[in-house]
Amino acid sequence: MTSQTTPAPAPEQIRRAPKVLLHDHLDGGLRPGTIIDLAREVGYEALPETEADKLGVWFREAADSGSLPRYLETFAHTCAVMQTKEALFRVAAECAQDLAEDGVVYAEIRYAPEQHLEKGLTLEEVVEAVNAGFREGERRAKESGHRIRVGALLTAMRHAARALEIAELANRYRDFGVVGFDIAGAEAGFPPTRHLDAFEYLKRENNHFTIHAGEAFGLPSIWQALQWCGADRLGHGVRIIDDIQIADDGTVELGRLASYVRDKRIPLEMCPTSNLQTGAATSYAEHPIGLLRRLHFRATVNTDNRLMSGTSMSREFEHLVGAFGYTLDDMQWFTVNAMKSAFIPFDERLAMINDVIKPGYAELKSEWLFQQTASTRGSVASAS
Ligand SMILES: O=c1[nH]cnc2c1ncn2[C@@H]1O[C@H](CO)[C@@H](O)[C@H]1O
Ligand SMILES: [Zn+2]
Repeated sequence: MTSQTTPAPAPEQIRRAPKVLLHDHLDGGLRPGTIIDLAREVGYEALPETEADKLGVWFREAADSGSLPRYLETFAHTCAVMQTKEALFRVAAECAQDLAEDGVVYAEIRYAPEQHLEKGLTLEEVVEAVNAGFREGERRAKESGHRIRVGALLTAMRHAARALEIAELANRYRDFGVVGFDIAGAEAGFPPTRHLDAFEYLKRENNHFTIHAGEAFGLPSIWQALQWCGADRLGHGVRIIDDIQIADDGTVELGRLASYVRDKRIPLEMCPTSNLQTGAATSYAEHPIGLLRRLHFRATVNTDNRLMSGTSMSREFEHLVGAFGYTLDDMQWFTVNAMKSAFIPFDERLAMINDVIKPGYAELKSEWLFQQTASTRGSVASAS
């Protein structure tokens, strides 16, 4: 294709483009103003700032530590205000609304139910409040002219010991708003094999799961997640580049694990801004997503934590467009990759690709044809 048919998309086109989000934490995406409201309602007094703008900046800066464990400390404040049904409902509804307004048409949002029990909620009450919030957010989005579908992923914390219980919970709610399972939290020192019983259970149930791996720890973590635990997708997975050698003449050689990941089309849930903050990557331009896209890995673009990273799906794409010169075709490629990798049934994924994503990009890609340019605007006389 010529560059004329696929010019660099403008920020406003990026926002309108249909996007698919597979890796976003519910407790990492609250509106700062909502945190302040909820803190007031529940009497939480430990917030570092009491003005929304300043609180947003505080989260971004505190998360900019270069270390995953320190990045994760900021979640104490968001989890603290997400301990009632009402709070969970509100946060989930706003999450769906915010994503829809940003042009996200399908999202899988994760959270750890075990982190929302401090005020006496049961695990089931947590899941049901969040699900109800997502349905409300979908409804509000529709009212304002957007379409979004949201599924939940239930996360177990890798330093804790409740993975099997949470996996069973995910399985119980699998036809009721929950589409899969995940483990998250500090990676170094907490290998995914600690939770083998949970993964084996889910496999026996024919259920789906992703594992945060290859973010703060390297290839052994990815290898375990895939070959011992049987993960369907990798959360981040950026360190897979440690198994890719590039010679001086540009020849690329994949090691056994990187080959496996590419050959088996293992989806990589990549989150560029989050990786810069935790030190998993050094700059957008050097982010492994550039190489992995060139090598046709099943790479996807994600936000991880919109609050801590001050980001959105559109902003992640803007950064990538700036760093790699991506076009709408590249955006479509990432989006179709993500939709193919979602945990909902195949026929629904296919319909989203064919009936929502491709027509959405076709519409955007055709816009240049109708731009008023000097050559089509006026008569020869008026141009002189
Ligand atoms: O990038 C990440 N890597 C590992 N764990 C994370 C990341 N982002 C958030 N969480 C953890 O997942 C929990 C449930 O949503 C959050 O509370 C946070 O501790
Ligand atoms: Zn994450």
